[in-house]
Amino acid sequence: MAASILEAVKQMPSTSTLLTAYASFSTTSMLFRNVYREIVPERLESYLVDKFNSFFYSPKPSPERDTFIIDDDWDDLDRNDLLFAARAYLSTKIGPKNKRIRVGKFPHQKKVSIALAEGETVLDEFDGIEIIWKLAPDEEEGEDDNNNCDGMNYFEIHFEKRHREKVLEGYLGHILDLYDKLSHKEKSLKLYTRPNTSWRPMDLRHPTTFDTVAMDLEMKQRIMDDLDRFVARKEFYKRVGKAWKRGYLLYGPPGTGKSSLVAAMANYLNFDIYVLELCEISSDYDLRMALMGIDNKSITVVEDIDCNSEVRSRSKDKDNSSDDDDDDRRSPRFTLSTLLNCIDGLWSSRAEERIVVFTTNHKEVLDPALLRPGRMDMQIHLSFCKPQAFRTLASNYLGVKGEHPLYPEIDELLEGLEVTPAAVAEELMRDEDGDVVLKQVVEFLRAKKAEKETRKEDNKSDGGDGDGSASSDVSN
Ligand SMILES: Nc1ncnc2c1ncn2[C@@H]1O[C@H](COP(=O)(O)OP(=O)(O)OP(=O)(O)O)[C@@H](O)[C@H]1O
Repeated sequence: MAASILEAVKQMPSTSTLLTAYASFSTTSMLFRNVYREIVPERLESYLVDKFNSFFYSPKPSPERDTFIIDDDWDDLDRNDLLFAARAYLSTKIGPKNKRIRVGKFPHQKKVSIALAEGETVLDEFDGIEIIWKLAPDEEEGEDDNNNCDGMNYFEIHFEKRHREKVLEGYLGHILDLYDKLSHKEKSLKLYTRPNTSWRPMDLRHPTTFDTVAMDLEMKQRIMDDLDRFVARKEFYKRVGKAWKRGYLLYGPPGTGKSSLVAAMANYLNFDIYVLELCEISSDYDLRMALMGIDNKSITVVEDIDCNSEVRSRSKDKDNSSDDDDDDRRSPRFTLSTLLNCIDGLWSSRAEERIVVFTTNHKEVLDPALLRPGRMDMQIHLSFCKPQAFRTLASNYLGVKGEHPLYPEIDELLEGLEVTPAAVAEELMRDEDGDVVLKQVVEFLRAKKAEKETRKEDNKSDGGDGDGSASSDVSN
């Protein structure tokens, strides 16, 4: 064993041999380094190092991105549903990263609502696609009162270009579907007015229903049946190639319930109401824009049509166009034929479930063209308060059901008078005790009867024919 160790030690190189080998290796490597520096300049070296690094380590180049813009600027005719859907959708996506958030509490809501504030971004994911949303401020806001999207912002969506189809078809469709479901679930009826060139909604909380509207019961039933038939006839309208719309004329003195009936119809069908103020319409073009901005499943109300001289008679159309002074420029500039043609024509291709209601206190002054079937499918007369209507009002206001000992006298008085439901409703609100109020109603009606008789006498002595029953005093 000792001998083998001695043998191994003998075979190891000596220290001087090792030092000589090291000296020769360092000299050679210095020589190589100098030659390398001569051949490869420093800039070339750093270029090669960069290339090497980027090949093995650097991230892939960032992919090309596309941007969709959702705004309300590019079509004057209709509102952009996607804008509303995006707003609702993003309010559910706001997270801790969003530092600026809009908050608000609106009358129809129980809780505080939140919405994205200008400049904020939201990161979303759909089917493995990363989508970045940004709410951008509307630069034109406030500059132009007539701007349709005044007060509106617009959204930008950024995503990888290769996903464009999926975002367009799948993602945006998904957002619209969600919005549709949400709005059906939470639908509160809206009343639209048009203070400038765009429709503005507010919540419609008119309590009148067909149960509470006071009118002839048979007529009430006919209207409900007509509405039911109308909404159920989609296929019929399609088959015969007619616009799915229906026109109603409500006529009668002020305070007989024309507006109340419109509210009852809206509540019955769950349709929004659009109030078209003809005096606010400045031209044919403006009228077209207004009508095209009305959504399906809606009731368009043109109130007091007799007060709008421009639509009262076709024969006046020409006269109006010749009076071109400054004042005239401020009054409605469209003609009756435009109004009728717009409703008939414009809606025929795109309208579904549209109801148009004209109201008037003076049916007799309306142009017959407006009244023909097809334009006014149903004419409804709202009249003075008669016994049947009185029972509905007494039940609404006092909770009096069935008969009451004072009803025979009240019935008799009402039959001989022209008192509006509005005037009766005023009386019914004077107290909560039914018996007390009904006694007061009897007094009120007796006074009206006495007034009427006095007027009759006066007329007789003045040489009149004695019929003063329809005076405004009596009807209001
Ligand atoms: N037929 C009715 N049924 C129930 N309430 C009625 C009726 N008519 C009038 N009223 C009461 O009178 C108020 C005024 O009625 P409404 O505005 O509906 O009448 P109108 O015929 O539209 O009047 P105007 O022609 O002046 O617009 C209503 O808010 C309601 O309280």
